[in-house]
Order: sequence, then C-alpha cells, then structure tokens
Amino acid sequence: MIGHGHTASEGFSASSEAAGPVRPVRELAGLVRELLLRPESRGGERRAVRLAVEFSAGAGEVPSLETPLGWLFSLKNRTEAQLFPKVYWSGREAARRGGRESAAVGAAHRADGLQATLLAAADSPETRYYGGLRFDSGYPEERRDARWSGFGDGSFVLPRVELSRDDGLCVLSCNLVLPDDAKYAESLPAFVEGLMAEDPAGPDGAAPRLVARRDRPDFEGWSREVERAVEEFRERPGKVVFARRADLDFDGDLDALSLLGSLKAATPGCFHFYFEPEPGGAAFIGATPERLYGREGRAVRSEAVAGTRPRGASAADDDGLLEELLGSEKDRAEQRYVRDSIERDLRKLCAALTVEEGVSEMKLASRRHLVSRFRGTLAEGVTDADVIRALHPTPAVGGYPKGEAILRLRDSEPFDRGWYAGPVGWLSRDAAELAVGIRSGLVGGSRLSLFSGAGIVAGSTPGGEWAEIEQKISDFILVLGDGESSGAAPAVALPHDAPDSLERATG
Ligand SMILES: C=C(O[C@@H]1C=C(C(=O)O)C=C[C@H]1O)C(=O)O
Ligand SMILES: [Mg+2]
Repeated sequence: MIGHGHTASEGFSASSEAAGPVRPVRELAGLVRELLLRPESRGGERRAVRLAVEFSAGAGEVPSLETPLGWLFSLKNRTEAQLFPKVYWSGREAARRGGRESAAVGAAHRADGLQATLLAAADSPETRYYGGLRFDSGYPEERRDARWSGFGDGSFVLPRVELSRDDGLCVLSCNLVLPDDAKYAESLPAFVEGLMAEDPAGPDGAAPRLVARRDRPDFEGWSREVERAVEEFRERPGKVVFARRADLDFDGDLDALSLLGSLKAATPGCFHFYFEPEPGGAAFIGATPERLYGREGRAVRSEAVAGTRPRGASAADDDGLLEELLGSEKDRAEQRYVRDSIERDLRKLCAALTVEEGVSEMKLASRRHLVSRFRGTLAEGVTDADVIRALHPTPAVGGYPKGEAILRLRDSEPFDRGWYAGPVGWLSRDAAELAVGIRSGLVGGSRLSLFSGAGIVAGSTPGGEWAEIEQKISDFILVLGDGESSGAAPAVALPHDAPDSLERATG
C-alpha cells in the first residue's frame, strides 16, 4: 500500500523542472490569496467558502498528490498545530463504485459534538465536516483513558486543506471561514504551498517488534460477565455487546498511517478511517463494514448488522459456514434486536420507510455477518443530529434494551471505549455518511490498543464469544504480522494465553 518508495520527492522530480510547488498547489494558494485580499471578504455574515483545484490522476502531472493516503503519509513527520487534526476517510464503496476518498489536515472550523450548526450549510454541497463521537458521552470523567483526551466527546471538523480522489479525479481544496480568515491573507497561501512536502517521510528503519500483549478483561473476567448476562437473559431476553481491548506493545513507535494502509488493502468493502486530533497524541484508525446511516438529500439508508462467522478455507467450507450462520437461531436473535430497534427508531424520523425482508449475508474478506437493510425518506425538519441521536448506539454495539445496556457497559467494562463503536464519518449540507467505529484501534507511540465486541444473548458462551472477538481483530493481527507491507512487526508468536484458556473453556 504505502510503500516507502511512494514519496513526494519522486513526484517533484517527475512533475516540475522549476523548483517550488506543483501546479494544483500553486493554483490553490493563488485562489486563496486572491479571495482573502478582496475587500468584501473582510465583512458580512460568517460563512464557509470552499476553493478547489481539480486534476486527473494517472496523467503523470502530479504523482505526489495522486493518492490521499500517500499525501498524508508525506506529511507524517510534520507536527505543527495547524496541520491537525489529520484525517483520512474512504467510503465502503470506494473500490467498486468510484466513491470519494479523502485526506485532510487542519481545521477551518470545528463543531463540537452535535450542538453547533455546521457552517457548511452556507456553502458548497462538496463541503464536508469529518469527525466522530464517543461511544458513551456519559462515561465518568475519572475513568477516562487519557489517550482519548484529544478526541473530546465528539467533534466534526471542516478541514483547512483536503485532498480527495474519486476514481481518476483528484481535487485539492481549501476551506475558508469569512470574514475571520481575512487576516490570514499572507500566511494561509504560504501554508497551502508548504503542504507539498519537499522532504517527505522516508523509510523508518527497522520495523518495531511486538513484545507483549495484554487483554482487558482477561478470560476469567470476561467469562464472569458473559455468564452473568446469559443467566439474566434466560429469565428476561435481551442483548448486551461486551467488548474487550487487546493492548499490543512494540519495541518501537508504530506508524499509524502505514498500518491503516495495510489494513485497507486487507479489508475491501469497508469504511476506512484515520483521526489524529493533535500532535504527539494517539490516532484512531479502523476498517469497519458497518454503516450507521447514509443520507442523500432526505433519502436515508441504514442497516442492521450482527451475527458472525469466518470465511472458509475452501469453497465447501465457506458454503458450510454461510449455511451455519443463516441457520443459527442465536445469531438471528443477535441480529433481530438490531433490526427491530433500528426500524423503530427510523419510523419516528421517516415519512416513509422500506425494510428488507428477512436477513441476507454481508460477505467480507475474512468473515461474514447477517444484515437487513433500510431505505427511507426523512420527515421534514429532521437533522443529522436527530438521526445520530436516535440511532446511536444501536444494539449492534450497545445492546437491548438500549438504556440498560449502556449502564451495564459503563459499570462492567474495565476500560474506556472512547470513540470505539461511536459514529464516525462526515456531514455536509446535502449528504452525510456515518459508519460505526468498530474493527478499530488506537495507536500512540509504541502501543496499539485493539477494540472489538460481540453480541451476548441467551445462547452465548464465554469461549465462543471470546473466539469471535479474536476472529474480528484478526485483520489487524495479520497485517501486523506482515512486516513487508505494514512497516510494523514482522511475523511473531503472540505472547498471549487466550487460545489455551479458550480450549479449556470450550473443550
Ligand atoms: C461490536 C462489534 O461487532 C458487532 C457485533 C457482531 C456480533 O456479535 O456478531 C457482528 C457485527 C457487529 O455488529 C465489533 O466488531 O466490535
Ligand atoms: Mg456475534
């Protein structure tokens, strides 16, 4: 993916005899300067303006700017505050249908949580705020993990500079908030020009090696909670999605972007995201298959995802596992809670709603889930904030009944979920795309914390659900084991006793 040979300096030498920034960067800086110097930019109502320069990929004109991930990678050693947050986003359909993929740096405007009105409403339909929310904004302050502090309860950011690519079309854009930004008529164009790294990040040397792994809760703690929940659900049916955190420690600093690049290659058909809110802090990355909802105008779509089986090694194996999933009453029960809950929530928000009959398979590269899809039309006046508040957390990541499940997770999970399982994605005037931030990890320094959960219902067993989570984090683990492409640890034996305890538990 992000090979170390893929660097901006190659782009430079290939694309320009003259020294200085490549054409799109120079042009964008010129547009910014021109707008900021106009007298009318110094007054009027507060508004967001998007300036953009298009160019095509593959024409060889500006190879250094052709891939959003590669561009972000070229800025990875730049730690000026104005370059944060650093964001990457690509839609689930990107590979198949030419969906937009974006990298962005800096903030022209921040909307904290869901309270603030998005300035984007004033401007272009292309203008997007990127961000996410904590899983549980009511989580007690004193138990919060400091690594999540830069993320806040939630924030959506209008990036300062964004590079997006949709099929072969690349767009480099800059967002300005007027009249506030008029004072940057000198510094902002220079900032834009400086985003073409002349000395991009080179090879990092030896890949860090995995030295330790610790799981929270451990298998004993996990079994206690799962057994207790199962006991209760026998009396009174319900669902809770318990998660665990696997802390992987390496003997050197990890490169979160390289890791995401490798993860992306291994997980087609997923939303891929990267949020790094501040210099020197942690980055939240992931490859999630699950859409919370998408909106185009008033048209909304969502899906109920739950129930899990791996992919088989052979075609026969694979068919068998599909049959097993479709026929599993336990997995169907997990999925039904999600489906019924999303349907109820959407009915309140929609003037019309169509629900897919029954369930179908969501087939991923290394596992499969049950899914039912929804399509609706939002009622007049319903906002993205209303939809997020109504849907999150669905019983795919919280449980059912919703309120009880949240309280239970708050009490019983021995770690702070932070943004894990929270809504992540983008919002704009005419559209929105929010995914569920699962299959994700927090990368900071030499530690990678992986988060994953499993739906506990009456038929659950501690060993079975532990193994299901192990399978869900295997995308990350496998990528870490591939020293060639990940820039991370080469294949290592995981110092980890879960498989043993699992055999004891299930055997
Ligand atoms: C909670 C997660 O995944 C959810 C739980 C599933 C299950 O228990 O079968 C399946 C898909 C997701 O809705 C996660 O991956 O962290
Ligand atoms: Mg499950």
